[in-house]
Amino acid sequence: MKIRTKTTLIFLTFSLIPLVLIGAFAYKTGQTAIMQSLGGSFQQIANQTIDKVDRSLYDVHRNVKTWAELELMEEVITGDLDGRISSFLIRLSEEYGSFSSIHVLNTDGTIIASSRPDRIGSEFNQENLFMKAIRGEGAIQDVREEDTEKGWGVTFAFPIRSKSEKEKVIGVLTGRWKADELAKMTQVVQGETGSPRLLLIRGDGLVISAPEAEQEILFKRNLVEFKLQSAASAIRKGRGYLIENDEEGRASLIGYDYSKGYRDFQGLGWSVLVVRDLKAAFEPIQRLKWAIVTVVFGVAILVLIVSVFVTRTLTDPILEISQIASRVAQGDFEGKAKPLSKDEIGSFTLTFNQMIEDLKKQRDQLVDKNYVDSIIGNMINSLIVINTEGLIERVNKATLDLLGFTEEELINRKVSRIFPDDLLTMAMALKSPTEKGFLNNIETTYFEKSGQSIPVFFSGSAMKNHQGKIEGIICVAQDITERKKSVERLNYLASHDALTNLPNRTLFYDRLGQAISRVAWRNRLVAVLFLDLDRFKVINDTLGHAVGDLLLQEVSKRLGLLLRSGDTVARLGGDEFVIILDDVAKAEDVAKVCQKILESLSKPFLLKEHELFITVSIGISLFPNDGRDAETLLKNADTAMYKAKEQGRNNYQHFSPNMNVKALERLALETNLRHALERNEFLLHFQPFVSLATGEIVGMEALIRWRHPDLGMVSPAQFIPLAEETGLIVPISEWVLKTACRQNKTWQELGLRPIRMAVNLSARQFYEKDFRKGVVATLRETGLEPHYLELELTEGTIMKSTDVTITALDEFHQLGIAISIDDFGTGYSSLNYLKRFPVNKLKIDQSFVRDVVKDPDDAAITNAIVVLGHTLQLKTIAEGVETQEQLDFLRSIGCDEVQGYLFSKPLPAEEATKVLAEGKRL
Ligand SMILES: Nc1nc2c(ncn2[C@@H]2O[C@@H]3COP(=O)(O)O[C@H]4[C@@H](O)[C@H](n5cnc6c(=O)[nH]c(N)nc65)O[C@@H]4COP(=O)(O)O[C@H]3[C@H]2O)c(=O)[nH]1
Repeated sequence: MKIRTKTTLIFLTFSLIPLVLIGAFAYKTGQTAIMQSLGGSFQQIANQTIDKVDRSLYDVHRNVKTWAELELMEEVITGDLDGRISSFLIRLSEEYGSFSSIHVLNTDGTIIASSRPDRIGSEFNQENLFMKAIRGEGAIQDVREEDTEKGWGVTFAFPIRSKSEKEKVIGVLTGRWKADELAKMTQVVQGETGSPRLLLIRGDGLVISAPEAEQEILFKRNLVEFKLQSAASAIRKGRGYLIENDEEGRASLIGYDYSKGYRDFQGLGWSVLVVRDLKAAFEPIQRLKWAIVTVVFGVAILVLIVSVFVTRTLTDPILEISQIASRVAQGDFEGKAKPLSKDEIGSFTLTFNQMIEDLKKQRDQLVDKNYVDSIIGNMINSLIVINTEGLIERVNKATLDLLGFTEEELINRKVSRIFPDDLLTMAMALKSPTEKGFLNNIETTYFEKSGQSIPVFFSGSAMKNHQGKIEGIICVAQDITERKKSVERLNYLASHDALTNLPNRTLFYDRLGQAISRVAWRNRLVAVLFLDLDRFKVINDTLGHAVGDLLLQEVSKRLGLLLRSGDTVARLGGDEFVIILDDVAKAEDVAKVCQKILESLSKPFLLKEHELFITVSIGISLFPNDGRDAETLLKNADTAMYKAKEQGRNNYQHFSPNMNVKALERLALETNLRHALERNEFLLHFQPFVSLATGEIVGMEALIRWRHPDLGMVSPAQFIPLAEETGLIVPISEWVLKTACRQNKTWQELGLRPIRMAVNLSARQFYEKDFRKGVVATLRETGLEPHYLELELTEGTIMKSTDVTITALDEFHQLGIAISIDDFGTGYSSLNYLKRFPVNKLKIDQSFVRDVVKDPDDAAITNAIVVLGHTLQLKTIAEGVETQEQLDFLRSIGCDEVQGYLFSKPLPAEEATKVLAEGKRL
């Protein structure tokens, strides 16, 4: 239960209980007082009333007695007043009014005179009364009904005595007093007591007088019948008052008194009851009750208001403090209680606020400590705290991981286990107030447990307490082993070739510069050898880059083994290597090295499952003769290498100044080639090829020609490699394809017998993204049907990327375009692929055809290609057929087609047209 409710209840209880008790006591006392007062007053009314009745009855009794003692009554008896007495009695009864009859009886009991003449002569029927009176006593008959006397009444009887005969009873006088008179006597005395009912009760309990409203009960009902049992028995004992429930269950207050008589009148034993409905009687006390209830209720409300106010004043701060306390329990330290008063609660509030403030500070410190602990614990860097004596006070996990110690092995030990001497000196110097107090990112080393040193970046800082006194040194170290390795690796990569691990161009220049400076004043030579692998491109294209890379690595190894330690082998990129021969005495020495290189590299290379043979072309330049700086020496060695290539490869050439002229020519050629297309300097020649079965021309091969205004006719053998190198081959080839297709269509439109047009494709063109689309578009544009087009690809191109090749060839095949493999036999065809490729023709390279008659090897190869072609259901064509012998041989081995000067050289378009029109045959 809340304090507020509890306090309110206590207030209410302790203020209301006495109040209710006092109220109840007051009510009870009031009730008793009222009852006593009312009861007393009722009893008094009863007393007064019964006195009144007694006096009245006494008066009647005295009157009747007086009348009996009148002298004239003797005369009545004697008969002297016979006629007049009755009228006297009538007058009496009328005068007093309250008598229903007055009789004079003789000693026999016969009525001799009466106020009621009708009764004269009749017997008096109240014998007991008569007998008493005749015996000389005054007698009273209690109220009763007498038929002869017309209703209810009280009868008095007194003896009539003779005056002369010594009081001898000579008759009786009776007077009957009417019961109606009783009602007059029981009229209520109105007053403070309200209007109680007055009941006059005969000694046996019969009601003989009652209020007017209750007349019907008169002489009929008994107290017992009213269930006024208590009253019935009480009246026999005397006077008093009591409370009783009547027949209808109503409680009544009853005051009562009994008849005691008056003077010589003995009374009839009647009682008077003063009856009042208790509710009505207690009406004042009811008012008192409501007054008390109202007061109690009012006081209760007042107490409630006061108690609520008081408890609120007391409990509100407590409630607020309790709410803030529960928030504090949940970790919220932001609330503060308002001090509402300057009493004890106010000072308690202030103390409570102070307490929260303190708790918050402690919590924050705890959080900070945990935070710091968790940071230190999770730090990647090593953290060591040492005291001013150089003993280790604290280490984090990163330190233990880095150095391999356990915490126990370090705590309270000297930091010199970890720090080298110079670092220890520097670290301990931090505690000196004259120093700046920190060290930042110093590259140094730590010792690990095994004694091995680890490179680190070290930062140290003096640790001060609140008073600013230095208590220790915080040492943070970052392991830079990996970083150092990376830097070394980067430096290495910056100066080396990643594939072969040989020095790269940068390091080459560096070394060459050093070599030059070493020999500059000693009359010695430095040689630069520029090596280019012959036909490396073919190997790379044919067997893939992986094999190409392996070859380059193997070449590097072999070159490394050949050279002295002071010499340098570097790779400039691709298949280009350079060698610096340091400190050479004479040019011949260089030639010897070159010879060794040629020999070494001519030995077969076993790479994966391939056995490869390569040759190399070497260009040589010498310091100081061929250049005095690294760039010139390299350039000239390069030029000399080109010369070696021109010389048929697999040889070495010394640089000579006129070589530079050639190099310049090559550069000029490239520039011209770039403009050739737009200047319309290209044209096509067409060389027919014929079927050996029919002797008819079955197709023409389109061969490009470049007619340069100054250089004249430039051979494709000269500019096609250059065009491939520069990428110009793509637009040039597009032009060739379009021109060739258009020419073939023109021949068809001229009505010549349709033949196929063979077009050479370069590898680069074949792998162009939109090449296939381009071919289809060209056919559509020129209107040539696809089966009149034949594409010639070299063996290397086809084998280069077999997946791409199969897809492309399939597409061409489906379109109906024929595919022939050019220069077949010079490359590395895989029979497996050959079987899967949709190829139509193998073109036997002219190098085999040339000596086919003389050289049995060439004859065997040519024969093998024809057999292979037929096995794979491919056509075979021999190119470069110049002699009848060659032709005969080819026919003998079943070659399908031939092409060569024997039948026709490549012809300009008009001549080719003529040849076709003439229907030239073999
Ligand atoms: N000694 C001798 N030679 C003969 C004989 N019959 C033909 N030739 C020559 O042999 C070469 C055959 O062409 P290739 O092997 O495809 O070799 C071609 C081909 O690879 C390339 N080429 C020519 N035109 C094109 C072209 O339009 N596109 C591409 N990509 N390459 C072309 O240039 C190479 C050289 O072409 P050309 O100088 O026209 O030289 C042609 C041709 O004139 C003969 O009986 N004896």
